Amino acid sequence: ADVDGKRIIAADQEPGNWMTHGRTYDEQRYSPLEQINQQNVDKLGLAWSYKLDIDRGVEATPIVVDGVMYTTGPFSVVYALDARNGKLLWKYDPKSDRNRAGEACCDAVNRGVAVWKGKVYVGVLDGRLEAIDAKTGQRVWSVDTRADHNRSYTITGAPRVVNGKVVIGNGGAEFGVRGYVTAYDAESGKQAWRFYTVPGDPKLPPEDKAMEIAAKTWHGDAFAEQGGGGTAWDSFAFDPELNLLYIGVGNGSLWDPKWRSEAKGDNLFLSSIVAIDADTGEYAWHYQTTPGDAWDFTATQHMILAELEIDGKVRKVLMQAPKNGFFYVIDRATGELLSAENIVPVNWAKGIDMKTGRPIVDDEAAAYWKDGKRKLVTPAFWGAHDWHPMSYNPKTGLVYIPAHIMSAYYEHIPEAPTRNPFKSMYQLGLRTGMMPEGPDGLLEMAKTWSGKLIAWDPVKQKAAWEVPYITIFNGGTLSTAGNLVFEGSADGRVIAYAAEDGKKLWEQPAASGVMAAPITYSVDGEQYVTFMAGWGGAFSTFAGALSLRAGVQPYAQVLTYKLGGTAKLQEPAPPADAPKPPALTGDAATVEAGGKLYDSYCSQCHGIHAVSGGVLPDLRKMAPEQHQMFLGILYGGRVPDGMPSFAEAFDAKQVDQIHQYLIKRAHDLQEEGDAWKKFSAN
Ligand SMILES: O=C(O)c1cc(C(=O)O)c2c(n1)C(=O)C(=O)c1cc(C(=O)O)[nH]c1-2
Ligand SMILES: [Ca+2]
Repeated sequence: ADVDGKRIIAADQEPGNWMTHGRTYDEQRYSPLEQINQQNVDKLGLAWSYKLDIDRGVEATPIVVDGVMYTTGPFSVVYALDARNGKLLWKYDPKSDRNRAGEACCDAVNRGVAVWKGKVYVGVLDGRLEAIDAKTGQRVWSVDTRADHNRSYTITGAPRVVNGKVVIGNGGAEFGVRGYVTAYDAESGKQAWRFYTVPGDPKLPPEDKAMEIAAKTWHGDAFAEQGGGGTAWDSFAFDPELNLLYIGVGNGSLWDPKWRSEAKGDNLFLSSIVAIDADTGEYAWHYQTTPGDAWDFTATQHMILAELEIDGKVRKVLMQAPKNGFFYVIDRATGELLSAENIVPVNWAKGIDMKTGRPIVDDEAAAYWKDGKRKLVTPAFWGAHDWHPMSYNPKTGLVYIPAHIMSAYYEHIPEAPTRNPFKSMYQLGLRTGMMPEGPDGLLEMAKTWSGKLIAWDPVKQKAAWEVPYITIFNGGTLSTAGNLVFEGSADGRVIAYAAEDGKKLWEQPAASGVMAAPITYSVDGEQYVTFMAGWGGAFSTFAGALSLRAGVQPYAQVLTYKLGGTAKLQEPAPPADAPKPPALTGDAATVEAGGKLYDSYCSQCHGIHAVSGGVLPDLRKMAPEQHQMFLGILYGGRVPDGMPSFAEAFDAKQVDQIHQYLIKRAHDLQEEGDAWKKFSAN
C-alpha cells in the first residue's frame, strides 16, 4: 500500500490499481482498462464474493493497490481482502460508539478508506479519524475530529490524502452542527488546518478571511444556537497543478431559513463548492449553487474535474450535479460559472441567471416560509442526485449520473423552534408534514418517485441517453475504456451499458440493492469489476415505505466479477411473516399522540408511518416478547444495533402512546395485508 501523491497523479501508468476514492484526484471514476469490453462483457461472471458482517447500507468505493482490496462495511469496519479471490487478510473494527449511531442521519454507512504510504485511513461513524497499518490491520493513530461533543457530529465520507495530509469532513446538519473540513498529517495525525464552512457565534470575531466573507451573509443570531450547518460529509476533488482542494458543502441547520437566518442572506458557504489551498486551508473562491438553502439542497455531491472544449476553448472545469437538480460546469481556476442546466424537471427555480450565476427561485412553488403554505417541491431532500458517484468517460464526453425524480412537502412552523437536547433526533425546524398524510398518501407519493441513469453531455447541456429505474437510490457509476458504464440498481441488479447509447449489454442479480459505485482493477493480467452490494442508507431507513418498491433486503457483500467467472451468488433467507399483534387497548387520542412522537423520534430509522424499508426492524412486526419488553427496549436501547436509550426523551406515558400507535399499525397490517409488498415491482 505504498501509495503517494506521485503515484496517484501518474495513476494512468498503473491502470490495474484503484489508488484513491475516485481512482484519480480528478475523481472521474474512469478506468483505462479494456480487457472487459463491449464485445465480451456478456461473458462476465461472479469470480468471488465476500460476505460483510452487518446487513445495513453499503456505500464504499474499494481501494485496490498491488493485489489487495481495502474496503468498508456498515459501522466503519475495514476489510483487507486478496483482490484475486476475496480471501480475508485482516479486518479492523474501530468499534464505533453504538450509543451515538442515532446521531447519524442516514444509517451507519461508510463510503470507504484512503491509502497512503503503508497506512489505511478510515473515518469512523462516531467522529474519529483513524490510521491503520496496511500490512497488519493494527491501529497506528486515532484522532477525534469533533469540534463540539454536545453536537451530533458523525463521519460517513471517505478521507482523501493530498500533499501528505488526510482530509475529512463531518455529517450532522440534520441535527444542528457547524460544518468544517480538517486536514491531519498522514504520518502523525497532528492537525494541520481546519476550514469552517459557516460562521460561528456572531458575537465573536470571524476566524479567518473566509468567515469574514460568510458572516456578512447571515442574519440574527439563531444560527449560533442551531449550528448553521454546511457539513462537508462527502465529496472532495484535488487539482495538484493549481494546488486547490475542492470541498462540496452541505445544507443549513435549521432547514427553514426563517428560523436559521431571519429568511435573509445567502448564508455562505451553504450548498456551495469552495476551493481552498490544499496546504494551508486558505479560501480561494466559491460558487454557491443554492443561496439561502431551504430544502436540504446540499452541494456535497460528487465533483469531477476534466478538460472540456467550450466555445472553441479548452477549459479546466469542475462539474457537479448537486441535489437541486441542475448540472453545473465551473472554471476550476476561478470559480466562474460556465453553464448550468436542469437534468430533471424542477419546480423550485425557473432556471439559472447566467449573468449573476444565481437561480431564479419560484417563490410560489417553493418558498414555504414566506406564505406559510405547505409546498410540494421538486426535487426534494434526496435531490435530483445524492451522494451516489457519477463517472466521466473522456472518449464519449458524457457524465453518467444516477439521478432521482422525487418531490416532497415542506411546511413552515409558525413558532420559533427551540433546540431539543436529545441528540439522536432530526432538528430541521419545519414540520414532518414533509410527508403526505397517512400510509395511503405515502403510496400515492411513492408512485411519483423514480430513478434514472442519465448520460449527460456537459458541453451540449442535455442528455445523450437515459435508462429508467423503478425507484431512487440506484448505484454510483463506473466508466471504462472498454466503453462500458457499470451500475448497480436499487432493485438488486448489476448492469453494464454501452457508453455511447445506453444499450444494456450485461445484467446479473445482486441479492440486495446496490447503491455504491463499482470499481475495476487488474491483478496478474486479469481484469475484475467489483460491486459493493447492500441496501440501506437514507432512503430505506427514513422513507422505508417508499423504498419497498425496490423489493430488496439488506444483504451486504462484496461481489467481484471476471470474464468466465462461475462462483455462486449467496442470497439472504426470505423475511419471516409478521406475528399476530396483541390487542389494542389505547383510545384514538393515545394512538394519535403516539403517532406524533413516533414521527419525530423514531421514523428516521424505522420508517415513516411505521413502515420499515427492511434495514432496521419493522415495528409493526414485533414478536410477543418484544411487546412485553417494550418499555425496557426503549429505555435500555439496543446498543449493539445502534439504538440509543430513549429514557431522556420519553416518560412512561409517552412510551405507552408510542406502543399503542405501533399496535394499531400492526393491526392495520394484519387487516390490509402488506400493501407495500404488493406495490413492489419484483
Ligand atoms: O447534512 C448532513 O450532514 C448530511 C449527512 C449525510 C451523511 O453523512 O450520510 C447525509 C445527508 N446529510 C443528506 O442530506 C443525505 O441526503 C444523505 C444520504 C445519505 C446516505 O448515506 O444515504 N447520507 C446523507
Ligand atoms: Ca443533509
